[in-house]
Amino acid sequence: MNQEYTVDPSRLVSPDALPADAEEISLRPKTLDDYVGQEKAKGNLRVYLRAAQQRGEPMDHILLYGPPGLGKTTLAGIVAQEMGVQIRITSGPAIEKPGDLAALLTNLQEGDVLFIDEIHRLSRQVEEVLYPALEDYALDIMIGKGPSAQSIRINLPRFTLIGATTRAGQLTGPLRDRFGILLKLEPYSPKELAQIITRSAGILGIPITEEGALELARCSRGTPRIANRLLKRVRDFATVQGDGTIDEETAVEARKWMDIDEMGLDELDRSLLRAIIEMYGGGPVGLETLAAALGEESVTLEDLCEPYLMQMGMLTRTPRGRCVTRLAYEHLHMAVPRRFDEDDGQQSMF
Ligand SMILES: Nc1ncnc2c1ncn2[C@@H]1O[C@H](COP(=O)(O)OP(=O)(O)OP(=O)(O)O)[C@@H](O)[C@H]1O
Ligand SMILES: [Mg+2]
Repeated sequence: MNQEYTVDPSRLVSPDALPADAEEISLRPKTLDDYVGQEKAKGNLRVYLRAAQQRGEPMDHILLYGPPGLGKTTLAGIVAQEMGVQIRITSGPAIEKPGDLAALLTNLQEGDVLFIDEIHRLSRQVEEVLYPALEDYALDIMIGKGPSAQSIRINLPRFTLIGATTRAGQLTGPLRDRFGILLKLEPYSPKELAQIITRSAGILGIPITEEGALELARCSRGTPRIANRLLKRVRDFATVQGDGTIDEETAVEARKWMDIDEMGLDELDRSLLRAIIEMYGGGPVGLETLAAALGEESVTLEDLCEPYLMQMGMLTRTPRGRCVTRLAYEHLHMAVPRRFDEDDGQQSMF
């Protein structure tokens, strides 16, 4: 049996961009004031932006890191907009050869922003071309081969590199060191997500109540991309089932219809927790064993389910495998084993 794609590729609660998210471009805030939340990153950016503008210089290079769907691409666009410069968008895997990067760099105008998404996926050779570009705004190009080969230096316009990555740990040290500004994006609170949902609803012309927005916000996994996606799905539901307005009741009904619970877990998340509880006594169980039991790829569970379950405190990773916490039992309305009482809800030491 071919099990390459057992997970629905359009999984609603996936933080990654799906084809159906094409509309999200129109929902992207264009200014820092419209960008909800991330107060720390925004506060820092405001200072750096003003300083660069006062000096009449381009911004220092910026590294944005954090889980998918939190607004890295959006923020890069805002920096360019606030600096009044153009943005060129590319990604690590798209830059295959050093020549590809050279072409991009030589086509920039003074002050422009070059945005490289998934920057941890740049190849070694490409990275080496990037170093002098970042430090000295220069390209070193080798001409000819053998003993007559010589290196010539081409000056580049001063530009700002904005790199984005979901895996800051995979970035090489030398590359990370060349960013003057490191900004970490954090999951959003339900209140912030409700604000994002209300703003998006306004743009899309969807009537929504405050309670309706908050209900959707609570099951959006801290992620604006998921919030916007749920909003659009629930709009369809509200149109067909009600008068088109998303109030709390419609939101709850729609979420149940989509098989998403009040904390944003879907059937896959719940079956993972249930399997650990019912088949392995709450854990520890190795990831591979668990994946085989569920008929899923282990990377699927690791990338799509575990981060959020751990963030919610329902799952822990131990050297011996995955364990569920007391909260997981409670959330699934399952009897909490005695051992959780002894140490007052702490995961016991195995
Ligand atoms: N702070 C925010 N305020 C309002 N909307 C936001 C915010 N952050 C993100 N969004 C919305 O969420 C959607 C996804 O954002 P974006 O594409 O910037 O995420 P990303 O971090 O680049 O994701 P990926 O890692 O998948 O590239 C956008 O459509 C945007 O409208
Ligand atoms: Mg992005």
